[in-house]
Amino acid sequence: MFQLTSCRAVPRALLSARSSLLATYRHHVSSPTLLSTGKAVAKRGYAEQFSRNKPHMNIGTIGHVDHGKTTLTAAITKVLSGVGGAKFTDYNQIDKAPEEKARGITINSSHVEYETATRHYGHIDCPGHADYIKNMITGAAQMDGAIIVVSAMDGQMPQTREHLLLARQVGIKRLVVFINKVDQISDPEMLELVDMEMRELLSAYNFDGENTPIIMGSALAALEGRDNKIGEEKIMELTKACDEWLELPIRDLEKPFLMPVEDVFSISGRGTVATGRVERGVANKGTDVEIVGFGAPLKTTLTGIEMFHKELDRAEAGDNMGALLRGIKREQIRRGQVLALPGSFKAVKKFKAQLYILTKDEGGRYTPFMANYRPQCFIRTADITASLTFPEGTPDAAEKMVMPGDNVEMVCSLVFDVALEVGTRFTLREANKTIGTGLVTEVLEYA
Ligand SMILES: Nc1nc2c(ncn2[C@@H]2O[C@H](COP(=O)(O)OP(=O)(O)OP(=O)(O)O)[C@@H](O)[C@H]2O)c(=O)[nH]1
Ligand SMILES: [Mg+2]
Repeated sequence: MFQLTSCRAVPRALLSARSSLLATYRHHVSSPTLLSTGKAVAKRGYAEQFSRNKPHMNIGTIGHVDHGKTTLTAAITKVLSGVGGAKFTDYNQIDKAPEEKARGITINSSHVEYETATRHYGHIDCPGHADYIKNMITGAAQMDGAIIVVSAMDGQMPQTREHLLLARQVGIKRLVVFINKVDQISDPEMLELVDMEMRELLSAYNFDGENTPIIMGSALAALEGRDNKIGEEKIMELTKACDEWLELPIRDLEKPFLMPVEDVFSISGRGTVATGRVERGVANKGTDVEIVGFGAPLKTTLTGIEMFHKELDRAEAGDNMGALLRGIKREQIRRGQVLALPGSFKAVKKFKAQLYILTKDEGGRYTPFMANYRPQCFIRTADITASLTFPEGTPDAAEKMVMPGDNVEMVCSLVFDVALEVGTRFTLREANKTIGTGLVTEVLEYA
């Protein structure tokens, strides 16, 4: 198993939970093998062979704080462990940082894995608290589908809506809804209301509100092994709905290799490991790759690849991988950069984008903004300040205002260069709230 000695500079939100990041990593890449299938072959003392006998898909739990995402995550592993599809990961093993325990909330997103009869899932449990949206975005950016958890007691809340918007933005096409805590509700009409409101909300964010499966149950009952009708049975229904409704993404295996870096770790005696989901292409052990973004590209070689504690010779689109990089120091790579086939992907400083600015009812700004407004731009796993101006030739650009609710084309200048291309989607945030979404339409300046 990898021995972790130190870790990269972490976002401010995580500083107080540094140890948990290490724990998250251990969980993500080096937790004990969960697969019941495949021959466990210990190789060079740090990993086992990864088995690809079922299609792999990345999903996770999103939704408002306290609605039961972590409880549900633990419950899924518990119920599936009963049928040989998972290793039970208890609540305290997911929210294990001291600060998470003390406050009873999730701060870091955590990775677990399980399998159903037909699929292998990587599952990311995201934080719901508004202060940790950054971690939620990074988690959701790796998902192909998601489970949105909503408490039957509270119904939809601000982060139910914001997470739906962000899920849409990072390219998640389908969701399954889990209406949780039904053990606390005696009035069936109340449940119907939550169901109806969720369908409306899904449609409002361009998901298929009519056909999306909605499962009503109690994650806590399932976790505690009581009230099977609202507990275990509902978890089985939920995983079945995931199998049937969440579509396996078409993987871009033909395109050049690209992996946005989510986290970086230093492994004693081995070197630096970057983790993230392979967005496209394939990389074999020994392949040359380039680290792109935040400065001049750096060439290196993939000397090791692993996924959920198992070693692979090859990583492909959709895989959540740990990449061991030759000769790279921990300080030379960071979240927000990408690993790419050398020469295939460039970093950009300035681009044109089509923006949609959220209204205040959608959780956005109350007031308009003008040229030279500087929000934070979330592109893949990067979080970077951008300055927004109007395209050249815009009449009265100095006085022009952008109102909440506007669709507008603007020029974005980034304070650091980031790997992106025409068609890349991103999110604009300011002072802890999402204020807009964007799509890159033209690259104006490479780094
Ligand atoms: N009664 C009841 N309580 C539940 C149920 N599921 C979760 N809870 C409780 O709700 C509280 C919050 O649960 P978590 O799983 O931590 O919620 P979360 O969505 O992960 O919260 P964040 O990650 O901080 O956003 C805990 O006290 C749980 O025990 C349920 O089905 N019924
Ligand atoms: Mg949680």
